[in-house]
Amino acid sequence: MSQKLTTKQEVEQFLSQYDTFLFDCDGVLWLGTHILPKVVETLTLLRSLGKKLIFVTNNSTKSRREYTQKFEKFGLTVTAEEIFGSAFASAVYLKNVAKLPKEKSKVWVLGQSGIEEELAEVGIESLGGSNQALDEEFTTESPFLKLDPEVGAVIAGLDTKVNYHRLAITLQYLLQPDVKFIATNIDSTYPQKGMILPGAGSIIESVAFASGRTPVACGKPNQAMMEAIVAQHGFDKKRACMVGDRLNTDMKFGRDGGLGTLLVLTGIETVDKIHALEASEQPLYFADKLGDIFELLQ
Ligand SMILES: O=C(O)[C@H](O)[C@H](O)COP(=O)(O)O
Ligand SMILES: [Mg+2]
Repeated sequence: MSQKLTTKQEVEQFLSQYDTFLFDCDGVLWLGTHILPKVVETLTLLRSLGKKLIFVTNNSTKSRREYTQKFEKFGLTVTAEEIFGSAFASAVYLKNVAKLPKEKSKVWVLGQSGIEEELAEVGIESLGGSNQALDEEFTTESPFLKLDPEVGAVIAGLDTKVNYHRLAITLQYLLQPDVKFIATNIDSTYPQKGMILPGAGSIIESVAFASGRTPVACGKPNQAMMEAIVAQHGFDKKRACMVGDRLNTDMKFGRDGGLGTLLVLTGIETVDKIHALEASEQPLYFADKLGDIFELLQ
C-alpha cells in the first residue's frame, strides 16, 4: 500500500532512503509559468542535504538550454546536464539508435522549438516545426506538399500551434513507409493552472490513426531514457527516487527502473486513482504536494 507523507518523521525516514531524486516538471514543480508552493524551498533544502537532483520532463516544447532559463526565472540554478527532456531523448535516439542514412538524414517536426534545438545540437537538420508558413490555412497548393526526399524521420511532440496544415503535411511524410516515426512522449494530457489540457499523446494519436502507424516513444516510461540518465550521472538506482504526478509515465518509469516512487497530487492523478491500483502498481509514497517535504520538516 502506498504511504502518504504526513509527518516530519515520515519525511525524514523517506529522505534517508535516497541520495538521488529524479523530478518530473509539469504538475510537480510548476503548472505552466506558475511555480507550485514551496518547490524552490524543497529543492534548495534537498541540495543542502547533499542530494543529487535530476529533472526529467516529457514536455518537448523546450530544449535543455531553454529549461535552464525557465529554472532561472524561478530563482533556481540548474545546469543543462541536470535536465533530461523528451526532445533531447528523441534527438539522441535518432542520432545513436535510428542512425538515418546520409541521403535520408533530415527530420520533419510536428512540435516546437525544443525538438528543433535538440536536433540541431546533435547535428540533424529539421523541417516543419515552428515554421510560420505552416500557420497558414492548409490548401492543396501548400508549398510543403512538395515533400523533401531527404526526410528520413518524423518526430512528433506537444505543439500548441498544431493545425490542419501541420497535421496534413506530417501525414504525407508518414505515408512513406521508409520514413521513421518517433514520438517524444505518450502523455494524453498535461496540467496547467486550473485546467487539464490535451497532451502530446493526443496530438500524435491523430497522425498515428491517420497513417495506421505506431511511433517509437522516447520519453518516460521508456527505459532507454533511464539508462541515458544513469550513464550520465552514475547513481545507484536503489538509492534513487522518481517524483512525478502521472502514473503511466512517471511512476511506471521509476518502478520499471527499480527506483523508489513518490506521486504528488498537484498534477494529473488523484488519491482515488492510487487506491484503485493493485498494491504492486501503487507508488511507494504519495504526498499532496512536493512542498510538503519542506513544510513537514519545519
Ligand atoms: O503532453 C505533454 O507533452 C506532457 O503531458 C507534458 O508536458 C508532460 O511533462 P512532464 O509532466 O513530464 O514534465
Ligand atoms: Mg508531470
